[in-house]
Amino acid sequence: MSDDQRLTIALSKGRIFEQTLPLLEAAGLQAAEDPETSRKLILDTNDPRVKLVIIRASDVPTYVQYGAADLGVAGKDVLLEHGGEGLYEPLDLRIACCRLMVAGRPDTALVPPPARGRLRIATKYVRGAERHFAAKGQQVEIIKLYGSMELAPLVGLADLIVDLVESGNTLKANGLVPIEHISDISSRLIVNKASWKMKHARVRALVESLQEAVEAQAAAGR
Ligand SMILES: Nc1ncnc2c1ncn2[C@@H]1O[C@H](COP(=O)(O)OP(=O)(O)OP(=O)(O)O)[C@@H](O)[C@H]1O
Ligand SMILES: O=P(O)(O)OC[C@H]1O[C@H](OP(=O)(O)OP(=O)(O)O)[C@H](O)[C@@H]1O
Repeated sequence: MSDDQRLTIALSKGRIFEQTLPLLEAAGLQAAEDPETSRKLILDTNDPRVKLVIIRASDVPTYVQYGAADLGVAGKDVLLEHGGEGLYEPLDLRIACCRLMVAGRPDTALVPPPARGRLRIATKYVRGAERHFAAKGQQVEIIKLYGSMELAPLVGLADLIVDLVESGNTLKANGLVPIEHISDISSRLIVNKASWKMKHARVRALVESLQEAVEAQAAAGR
Protein backbone atom coordinates (compact mmCIF):
# COMPACT_ATOMS: atom_id res chain seq x y z
CA MET A 1 0.00 0.00 0.00
CA SER A 2 1.49 3.38 -0.93
CA ASP A 3 1.84 6.01 1.80
CA ASP A 4 -0.64 8.36 0.17
CA GLN A 5 -3.34 5.73 0.71
CA ARG A 6 -2.84 5.60 4.50
CA LEU A 7 -4.70 7.89 6.88
CA THR A 8 -4.21 8.37 10.61
CA ILE A 9 -6.96 10.07 12.59
CA ALA A 10 -6.27 11.47 16.09
CA LEU A 11 -9.09 11.29 18.64
CA SER A 12 -9.34 11.66 22.41
CA LYS A 13 -11.12 9.22 24.70
CA GLY A 14 -14.45 10.11 26.23
CA ARG A 15 -16.97 12.47 24.71
CA ILE A 16 -15.00 13.19 21.50
CA PHE A 17 -14.50 9.50 20.70
CA GLU A 18 -18.11 8.64 21.62
CA GLN A 19 -19.58 11.46 19.55
CA THR A 20 -17.22 11.09 16.56
CA LEU A 21 -17.82 7.35 16.27
CA PRO A 22 -21.35 7.59 14.78
CA LEU A 23 -20.07 10.13 12.22
CA LEU A 24 -17.15 7.86 11.26
CA GLU A 25 -19.55 4.92 11.02
CA ALA A 26 -21.81 6.88 8.69
CA ALA A 27 -18.68 7.51 6.61
CA GLY A 28 -18.05 3.74 6.53
CA LEU A 29 -15.35 3.55 9.24
CA GLN A 30 -15.57 1.37 12.34
CA ALA A 31 -13.02 1.14 15.14
CA ALA A 32 -11.80 -2.41 15.78
CA GLU A 33 -11.64 -1.76 19.54
CA ASP A 34 -13.12 0.50 22.21
CA PRO A 35 -10.44 2.81 23.71
CA GLU A 36 -12.31 2.81 27.04
CA THR A 37 -11.56 -0.89 27.48
CA SER A 38 -8.38 -1.29 25.43
CA ARG A 39 -5.00 0.07 26.57
CA LYS A 40 -3.85 0.33 22.94
CA LEU A 41 -3.02 3.79 21.64
CA ILE A 42 -3.20 2.84 17.94
CA LEU A 43 -6.47 1.24 16.87
CA ASP A 44 -7.22 -0.50 13.60
CA THR A 45 -10.42 0.17 11.71
CA ASN A 46 -12.40 -1.94 9.25
CA ASP A 47 -10.44 -0.13 6.51
CA PRO A 48 -6.81 -1.37 6.50
CA ARG A 49 -5.73 2.05 5.18
CA VAL A 50 -7.12 3.94 8.20
CA LYS A 51 -5.82 3.92 11.79
CA LEU A 52 -7.01 5.81 14.86
CA VAL A 53 -4.57 7.20 17.44
CA ILE A 54 -5.96 7.84 20.91
CA ILE A 55 -4.41 10.82 22.71
CA ARG A 56 -5.28 13.57 25.20
CA ALA A 57 -7.76 16.13 23.88
CA SER A 58 -5.30 19.02 24.20
CA ASP A 59 -2.57 17.07 22.34
CA VAL A 60 -4.67 16.43 19.19
CA PRO A 61 -3.72 19.67 17.34
CA THR A 62 -0.02 19.05 18.03
CA TYR A 63 -0.08 15.53 16.53
CA VAL A 64 -1.91 16.86 13.46
CA GLN A 65 0.29 19.97 13.13
CA TYR A 66 3.43 17.81 12.96
CA GLY A 67 1.85 15.27 10.60
CA ALA A 68 1.97 12.41 13.13
CA ALA A 69 -1.76 12.22 12.35
CA ASP A 70 -3.28 13.37 9.05
CA LEU A 71 -6.57 14.35 10.61
CA GLY A 72 -8.02 14.85 14.09
CA VAL A 73 -11.01 15.97 16.06
CA ALA A 74 -10.48 18.81 18.54
CA GLY A 75 -12.66 21.20 20.50
CA LYS A 76 -12.63 24.83 19.36
CA ASP A 77 -11.43 25.68 22.89
CA VAL A 78 -8.35 23.51 22.37
CA LEU A 79 -7.79 24.98 18.89
CA LEU A 80 -8.00 28.55 20.21
CA GLU A 81 -5.31 27.71 22.77
CA HIS A 82 -3.13 25.89 20.23
CA GLY A 83 -3.34 28.69 17.68
CA GLY A 84 -4.11 26.52 14.62
CA GLU A 85 -0.59 26.61 13.09
CA GLY A 86 -0.06 23.98 10.37
CA LEU A 87 -3.74 22.99 10.36
CA TYR A 88 -6.82 23.37 8.23
CA GLU A 89 -10.19 23.27 9.96
CA PRO A 90 -12.56 22.24 7.14
CA LEU A 91 -15.56 21.02 9.13
CA ASP A 92 -17.58 21.85 12.24
CA LEU A 93 -18.69 18.42 13.47
CA ARG A 94 -21.28 20.05 15.78
CA ILE A 95 -20.46 17.63 18.62
CA ALA A 96 -19.27 18.19 22.21
CA CYS A 97 -21.07 21.53 22.21
CA CYS A 98 -20.66 23.87 25.17
CA ARG A 99 -19.78 27.50 25.93
CA LEU A 100 -16.57 29.16 27.10
CA MET A 101 -17.65 31.46 29.93
CA VAL A 102 -16.47 33.71 32.72
CA ALA A 103 -17.96 32.50 36.01
CA GLY A 104 -17.65 33.32 39.67
CA ARG A 105 -19.40 33.62 43.02
CA PRO A 106 -22.74 35.39 42.76
CA ASP A 107 -21.44 38.36 44.80
CA THR A 108 -18.24 38.90 42.74
CA ALA A 109 -17.73 42.44 41.49
CA LEU A 110 -16.13 42.70 38.06
CA VAL A 111 -13.52 45.09 39.44
CA PRO A 112 -10.37 44.12 41.36
CA PRO A 113 -10.49 44.04 45.16
CA PRO A 114 -9.08 47.32 46.63
CA ALA A 115 -5.86 45.64 47.82
CA ARG A 116 -5.02 44.42 44.27
CA GLY A 117 -4.69 46.23 40.97
CA ARG A 118 -6.05 43.46 38.77
CA LEU A 119 -8.73 40.80 38.83
CA ARG A 120 -7.32 37.28 39.17
CA ILE A 121 -8.68 34.80 36.64
CA ALA A 122 -8.03 31.07 37.05
CA THR A 123 -8.25 29.05 33.84
CA LYS A 124 -6.93 26.31 31.59
CA TYR A 125 -7.84 28.60 28.64
CA VAL A 126 -5.14 31.25 29.00
CA ARG A 127 -5.29 32.64 25.45
CA GLY A 128 -9.09 32.70 25.35
CA ALA A 129 -9.22 34.47 28.71
CA GLU A 130 -6.48 36.98 27.80
CA ARG A 131 -8.20 37.81 24.53
CA HIS A 132 -11.60 38.25 26.17
CA PHE A 133 -10.42 40.66 28.86
CA ALA A 134 -8.08 42.52 26.48
CA ALA A 135 -11.04 43.12 24.13
CA LYS A 136 -12.85 44.73 27.06
CA GLY A 137 -9.76 46.84 27.80
CA GLN A 138 -9.38 45.16 31.19
CA GLN A 139 -5.93 44.18 32.50
CA VAL A 140 -6.17 40.93 34.47
CA GLU A 141 -3.83 38.46 36.12
CA ILE A 142 -4.24 34.98 34.65
CA ILE A 143 -3.50 31.94 36.82
CA LYS A 144 -2.99 28.82 34.70
CA LEU A 145 -4.69 25.67 36.01
CA TYR A 146 -5.06 22.22 34.46
CA GLY A 147 -8.47 21.24 35.89
CA SER A 148 -11.16 21.78 38.58
CA MET A 149 -11.21 25.52 37.92
CA GLU A 150 -14.44 25.81 39.95
CA LEU A 151 -12.45 25.38 43.17
CA ALA A 152 -10.32 28.50 42.64
CA PRO A 153 -12.86 31.21 43.63
CA LEU A 154 -14.07 29.08 46.57
CA VAL A 155 -10.66 28.96 48.25
CA GLY A 156 -9.48 32.46 47.37
CA LEU A 157 -7.06 31.50 44.57
CA ALA A 158 -8.90 33.67 42.02
CA ASP A 159 -11.75 36.16 41.73
CA LEU A 160 -13.20 34.55 38.61
CA ILE A 161 -12.71 31.55 36.35
CA VAL A 162 -12.89 31.01 32.61
CA ASP A 163 -14.19 27.51 31.92
CA LEU A 164 -16.48 25.44 29.73
CA VAL A 165 -20.14 25.29 30.66
CA GLU A 166 -22.69 22.90 29.21
CA SER A 167 -25.62 22.19 31.55
CA GLY A 168 -24.34 24.59 34.24
CA ASN A 169 -24.52 21.76 36.82
CA THR A 170 -20.84 21.93 37.78
CA LEU A 171 -21.05 25.69 38.44
CA LYS A 172 -24.29 25.27 40.40
CA ALA A 173 -22.93 22.40 42.49
CA ASN A 174 -20.10 24.70 43.58
CA GLY A 175 -22.22 27.78 44.24
CA LEU A 176 -20.93 29.64 41.17
CA VAL A 177 -22.84 31.47 38.44
CA PRO A 178 -22.11 32.18 34.77
CA ILE A 179 -21.17 35.85 34.34
CA GLU A 180 -20.04 36.46 30.73
CA HIS A 181 -20.29 34.41 27.55
CA ILE A 182 -16.99 34.30 25.63
CA SER A 183 -17.72 31.91 22.75
CA ASP A 184 -19.75 28.93 21.60
CA ILE A 185 -17.63 25.78 21.38
CA SER A 186 -17.99 22.64 19.26
CA SER A 187 -15.52 20.10 17.93
CA ARG A 188 -13.86 20.55 14.56
CA LEU A 189 -12.29 18.20 12.07
CA ILE A 190 -8.69 19.34 11.59
CA VAL A 191 -6.32 18.35 8.79
CA ASN A 192 -2.54 18.58 8.52
CA LYS A 193 -1.68 21.08 5.76
CA ALA A 194 0.78 18.74 4.00
CA SER A 195 -1.67 15.80 4.15
CA TRP A 196 -4.34 18.04 2.62
CA LYS A 197 -2.05 18.49 -0.41
CA MET A 198 -0.32 15.10 -0.61
CA LYS A 199 -3.36 12.91 0.16
CA HIS A 200 -5.93 15.26 -1.27
CA ALA A 201 -8.32 12.73 -2.86
CA ARG A 202 -8.46 10.50 0.25
CA VAL A 203 -8.78 13.41 2.68
CA ARG A 204 -11.33 15.24 0.56
CA ALA A 205 -13.50 12.11 0.24
CA LEU A 206 -13.48 11.62 4.02
CA VAL A 207 -14.29 15.29 4.70
CA GLU A 208 -17.23 15.08 2.29
CA SER A 209 -18.58 11.87 3.84
CA LEU A 210 -18.28 13.36 7.32
CA GLN A 211 -20.01 16.55 6.19
CA GLU A 212 -22.93 14.46 4.90
CA ALA A 213 -23.03 12.58 8.22
CA VAL A 214 -23.08 15.87 10.19
CA GLU A 215 -25.91 17.20 8.04
CA ALA A 216 -27.90 13.95 8.35
CA GLN A 217 -27.45 14.05 12.15
CA ALA A 218 -28.62 17.69 12.25
CA ALA A 219 -31.65 16.86 10.06
CA ALA A 220 -32.53 14.01 12.41
CA GLY A 221 -32.42 16.54 15.26
CA ARG A 222 -29.65 14.81 17.14
N1 LIG B 1 -19.18 19.54 29.74
C1 LIG B 1 -18.94 19.53 28.45
N2 LIG B 1 -19.94 19.40 27.59
C2 LIG B 1 -19.73 19.35 26.26
N3 LIG B 1 -18.51 19.46 25.69
C3 LIG B 1 -17.49 19.59 26.49
C4 LIG B 1 -17.64 19.63 27.91
N4 LIG B 1 -16.43 19.74 28.47
C5 LIG B 1 -15.56 19.76 27.43
N5 LIG B 1 -16.19 19.69 26.25
C6 LIG B 1 -15.58 19.68 24.89
O1 LIG B 1 -15.04 18.39 24.69
C7 LIG B 1 -13.63 18.48 24.48
C8 LIG B 1 -12.94 17.28 25.11
O2 LIG B 1 -13.22 17.27 26.48
P1 LIG B 1 -12.56 16.19 27.44
O3 LIG B 1 -13.22 16.38 28.78
O4 LIG B 1 -12.60 14.87 26.77
O5 LIG B 1 -11.06 16.61 27.48
P2 LIG B 1 -10.32 17.53 28.51
O6 LIG B 1 -10.33 16.87 29.85
O7 LIG B 1 -10.95 18.93 28.42
O8 LIG B 1 -8.85 17.63 27.86
P3 LIG B 1 -7.43 17.12 28.41
O9 LIG B 1 -7.61 15.67 28.75
O10 LIG B 1 -6.49 17.35 27.28
O11 LIG B 1 -7.16 17.99 29.62
C9 LIG B 1 -13.22 19.83 25.07
O12 LIG B 1 -12.06 20.32 24.43
C10 LIG B 1 -14.45 20.68 24.75
O13 LIG B 1 -14.40 21.16 23.43
O1 LIG C 1 -21.89 22.68 32.70
P1 LIG C 1 -21.58 21.23 32.91
O2 LIG C 1 -22.51 20.35 32.12
O3 LIG C 1 -21.53 20.84 34.35
O4 LIG C 1 -20.13 20.94 32.26
C1 LIG C 1 -19.04 21.73 32.62
C2 LIG C 1 -17.88 20.90 33.08
O5 LIG C 1 -17.47 20.05 32.01
C3 LIG C 1 -16.07 20.16 31.85
O6 LIG C 1 -15.43 19.28 32.69
P2 LIG C 1 -15.41 17.71 32.40
O7 LIG C 1 -16.65 17.07 32.90
O8 LIG C 1 -15.10 17.47 30.96
O9 LIG C 1 -14.22 17.26 33.27
P3 LIG C 1 -12.68 17.61 32.98
O10 LIG C 1 -12.55 19.11 33.10
O11 LIG C 1 -11.98 16.86 34.07
O12 LIG C 1 -12.38 17.10 31.59
C4 LIG C 1 -15.77 21.59 32.27
O13 LIG C 1 -14.40 21.76 32.62
C5 LIG C 1 -16.71 21.81 33.44
O14 LIG C 1 -16.13 21.45 34.67
